[in-house]
Amino acid sequence: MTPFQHGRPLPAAPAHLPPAVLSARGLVKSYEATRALAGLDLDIRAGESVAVMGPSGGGKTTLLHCLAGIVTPDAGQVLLQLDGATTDVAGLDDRRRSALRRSTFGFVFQQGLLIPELTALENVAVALMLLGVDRRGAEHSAAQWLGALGLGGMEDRRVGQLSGGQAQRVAIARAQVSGASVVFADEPTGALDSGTSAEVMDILLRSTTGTGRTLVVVTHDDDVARRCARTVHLRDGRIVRDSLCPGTAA
Ligand SMILES: Nc1ncnc2c1ncn2[C@@H]1O[C@H](COP(=O)(O)OP(=O)(O)OP(=O)(O)O)[C@@H](O)[C@H]1O
Repeated sequence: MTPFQHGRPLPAAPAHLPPAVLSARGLVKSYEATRALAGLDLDIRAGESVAVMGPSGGGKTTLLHCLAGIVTPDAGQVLLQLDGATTDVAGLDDRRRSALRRSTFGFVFQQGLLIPELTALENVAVALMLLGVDRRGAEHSAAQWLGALGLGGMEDRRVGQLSGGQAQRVAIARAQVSGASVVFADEPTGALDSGTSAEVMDILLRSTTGTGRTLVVVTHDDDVARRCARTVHLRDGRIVRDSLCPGTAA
């Protein structure tokens, strides 16, 4: 039985949640002598789930970080189409880029990077409080998300009192509580056993593409990639294969 069957329905995507389209154009990024991205083009459609695969060192995380405005490419553009406006993420100054990251993008990493001193509820609520939502409102929304992801009753647990899969669900809730249009996940199941990994992927997909959001997930796991609608393979900083996975929902 999936946690969703225990959980409450997902909070509806806010009516204003606009579909986002991300386009990378000619992305180049080097770290000293290492060329991580070598002129990469990629279009990601709104509501799509895209797995980014390929050998170690192929540039997957660098691509994710460039798309998300965490890393600035040496050349090229990352165009975000949102609300009828097109923004070059790579061209924004630091302040605007971090505002965009907080409001529009959500992040899930291999280890959830949750704050150990805070409870599950506080870890999720903090994402909204950073956007200026008052504590009460933030905790209300956080509780809704935790309930929807099958964590009702665990709101007051600290991170150390959660299993790996539960902690990843908290991270998934935190990534989306502020209404992210695009969720970036880097090896979100990398630290989990295969059963828990399947559950976490189920939750990640249903809470993102299932509600109109876009998901970009870096993974080495074929099972994770198979669950996504599309897989791009990177090697030496370029896309060497781009394929749709038949039979999957975007
Ligand atoms: N901060 C950094 N400083 C120096 N080199 C870096 C840095 N980040 C990445 N690199 C190098 O850039 C290349 C691409 O790294 P990246 O992490 O994007 O690859 P990856 O495909 O995600 O690899 P993995 O699957 O091992 O996580 C690698 O050769 C890596 O060593």
